[in-house]
Amino acid sequence: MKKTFVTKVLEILEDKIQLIKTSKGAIYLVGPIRLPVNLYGATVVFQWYCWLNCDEVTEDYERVIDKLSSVNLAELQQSSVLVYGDFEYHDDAIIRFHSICHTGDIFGSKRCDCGFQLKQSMKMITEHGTGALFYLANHEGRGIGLFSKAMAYILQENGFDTVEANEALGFVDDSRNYEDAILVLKALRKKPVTLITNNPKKLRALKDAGLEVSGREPLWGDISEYNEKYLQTKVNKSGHLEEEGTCCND
Ligand SMILES: Nc1nc2c(ncn2[C@@H]2O[C@H](COP(=O)(O)OP(=O)(O)OP(=O)(O)O)[C@@H](O)[C@H]2O)c(=O)[nH]1
Repeated sequence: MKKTFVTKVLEILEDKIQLIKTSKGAIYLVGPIRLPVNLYGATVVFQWYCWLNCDEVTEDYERVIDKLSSVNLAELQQSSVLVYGDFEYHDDAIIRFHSICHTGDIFGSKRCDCGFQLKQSMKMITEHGTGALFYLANHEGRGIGLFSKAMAYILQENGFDTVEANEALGFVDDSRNYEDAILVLKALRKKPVTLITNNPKKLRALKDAGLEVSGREPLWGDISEYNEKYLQTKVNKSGHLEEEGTCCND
């Protein structure tokens, strides 16, 4: 009886799991999963995929499923991607690599532009017709983690800028790594992509990984008294590309 149930679960799931080999082991990519999303009051249907990094490389997915309940995945972060339209085959697709921002994306904090960029990039992707939003959950605080970001915010309230605060806590300004997301992107699409970003380092990461990038779409907005200094520091110190009249021009 139990065996039959296990077989059924496996049968349902195994066609939805993809193994992607990495230099450290494997990524297990699960999806697509139909995800209706409320985007500015309209319901938009994305195809959602989530991935998990493991040391073990196996195509025995029963083993992978068996292990899930004994590892506390809720304590760790898993990244995911929202896909829209004919992402695999359409000639022209627009993507965003969005680094998690607990304060901006979830709470709507105005200290940064992250929440705005998240929603706006989803809108840009759906308006474009084909694209994907990669939500990179191991990137909090440009790679320092949420707890350290909280400390960095306190330093910023005491005169440090966003780069100085990271460095004062012993981090580099930006330690994000895009390798896993790039591997997932390659598994989902072989054709060129346009990247939504103001950050040339993201463009460089894609190009260095051999991806064809056909263009870049800038994304500035939601500028206010609360995030103006933060955005200006990105331009002045982190190399973000400022478009005429879009960021923090006086
Ligand atoms: N350490 C630190 N991280 C911050 C601060 N404000 C926002 N962040 C983080 O900065 C990252 C911003 O991510 P993105 O918006 O994807 O990246 P970006 O480098 O701004 O590039 P684009 O938005 O693509 O132009 C997120 O991980 C946020 O959590 C801050 O003051 N300090």
